[in-house]
Amino acid sequence: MIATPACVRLTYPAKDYPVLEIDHPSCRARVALHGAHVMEWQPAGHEPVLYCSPETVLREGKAIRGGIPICWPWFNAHPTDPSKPAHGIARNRFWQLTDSQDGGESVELRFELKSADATRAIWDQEFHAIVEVRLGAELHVSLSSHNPGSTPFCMTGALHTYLAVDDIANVEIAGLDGASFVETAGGRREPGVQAGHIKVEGEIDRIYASTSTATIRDGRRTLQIHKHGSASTIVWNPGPEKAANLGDLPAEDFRRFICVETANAPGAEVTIEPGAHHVLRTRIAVS
Ligand SMILES: O=P(O)(O)OC[C@H]1O[C@@H](O)[C@H](O)[C@@H](O)[C@@H]1O
Repeated sequence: MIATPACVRLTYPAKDYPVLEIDHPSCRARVALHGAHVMEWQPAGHEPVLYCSPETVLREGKAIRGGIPICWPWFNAHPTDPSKPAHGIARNRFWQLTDSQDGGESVELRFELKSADATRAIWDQEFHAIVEVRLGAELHVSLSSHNPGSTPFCMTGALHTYLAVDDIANVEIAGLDGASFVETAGGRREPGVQAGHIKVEGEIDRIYASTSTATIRDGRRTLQIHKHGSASTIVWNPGPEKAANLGDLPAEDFRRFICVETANAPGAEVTIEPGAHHVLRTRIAVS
């Protein structure tokens, strides 16, 4: 492990499971090396912005329930092989911490994951993925996907952001008015066009075609999700029945979060030519 500044402390909340705890004037946060996963982020003067389940399992191979899972190189089910892990290979393995800086106004972390025999067994591509996280008054997360191989690869993915809300019943999401979507909750595939704000009434699992900023209000604060390199926005909440079956989420906690994901979903695949790369980035601001 590389040396870290004084504001970044290495902890082990579970055996062989390192998590960085950040205690900085601008924010407090927790970031796991497993999945290069921002678990918690609380800018100074605010309540925690991300939801992380108190029942999440911290174990190699199991995705953390909450924070910002990096879903890559495919979003949700694998396009042709349902036996492959949902949401790809990035969130289920340890990444390497390759840089860590106290930038004064924020803390910067860099994680890398490269193709190896274990990844080729699931996804037979050469790749070099880099996650850069900047934690301060705002949160920036970027995923750069590089192709060091000799054949192009095609990918989807998401920065699957679990936003903490006071009560899902009071949530309104703005910024997607007029965007077309496909509602996929309960295995459906219903197309629609958003009219006005989104209100969440039960399970919702929509893929919006959108490059716009989304604004989330819950009556106590406003969160903005700005994005770059992303043609899809996913809006997901499991609702009461699915939440009760998830196993790593308290049954009532579906009320405590809404996922608004900076994504490129199926239908908005990105092809990376040899030697090229793509950047997917989100910036979260609170007011
Ligand atoms: O339980 P998982 O694998 O973390 O996935 C959670 C959800 O993630 C969302 O991004 C998908 O749109 C949902 O379909 C999926 O159920």
